[in-house]
Amino acid sequence: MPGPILEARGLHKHFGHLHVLKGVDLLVQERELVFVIGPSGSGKSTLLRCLNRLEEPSAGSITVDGIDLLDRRTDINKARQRIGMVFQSFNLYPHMTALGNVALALRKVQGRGRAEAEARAREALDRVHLADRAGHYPGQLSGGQQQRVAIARAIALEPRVMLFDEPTSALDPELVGGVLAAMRELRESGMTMVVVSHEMGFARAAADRVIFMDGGRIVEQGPPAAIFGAPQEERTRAFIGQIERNHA
Ligand SMILES: Nc1ncnc2c1ncn2[C@@H]1O[C@H](COP(=O)(O)OP(=O)(O)OP(=O)(O)O)[C@@H](O)[C@H]1O
Repeated sequence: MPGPILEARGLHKHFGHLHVLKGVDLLVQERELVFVIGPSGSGKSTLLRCLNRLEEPSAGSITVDGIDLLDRRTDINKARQRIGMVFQSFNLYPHMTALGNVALALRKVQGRGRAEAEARAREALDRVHLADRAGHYPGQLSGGQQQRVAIARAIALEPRVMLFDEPTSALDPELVGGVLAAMRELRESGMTMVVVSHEMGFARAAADRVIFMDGGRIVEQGPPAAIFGAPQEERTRAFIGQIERNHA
């Protein structure tokens, strides 16, 4: 049985007087896909951002692949290479091709030479089925394709875990499927993933575990069938009920 690849314990985050994370424990096993749901403002994004130290947790511990992320002696830039992140906005350089964007990450972050960076970038683009778009600029790609380039940029660095923060929220509905398919394939290739998203269909179909957060705490967690089909906590029931009414 593979062990936890990511282990966060007792995470708290304050923004001034605002107490956003109130003691979150999250263990993610290797190859697991954990899907985080919860109302707006419940702390989902903040949790993800703490997990790769885009935000500094106020208290708690985080280890990724055995590395203590909060230890002052840890080289955070090196540690971050083990954690890929995909955001709602794709953040591609508009003046660089898809290949250039992915290769740049390999050159800057990993110090690879141009030829090797480009070869690896091509492989990563191929994994999201964009090998034939390598020479296109972001402006020549759809939003869904741009997001897949962003995914390629992250996986090219060979992370041990990938964090997705609402990866399809900025996309037109017809483009969502392609990005979710790329995520699904990534999951099938054995990637460990933590996903914050409103795509409940994806959660039902692809998640190993669904976590419901409210008010900065994990209220309930379990397999998708249990969380969506038979939630135990009143707050989870109310949230799931609301989503279902919205989609009715
Ligand atoms: N940098 C920041 N400075 C101050 N407050 C912040 C900051 N980032 C987040 N917050 C606050 O923390 C709370 C939780 O925000 P967060 O984005 O984590 O929630 P969320 O569950 O991801 O919500 P949503 O689904 O709307 O994205 C909110 O009240 C938000 O305003």
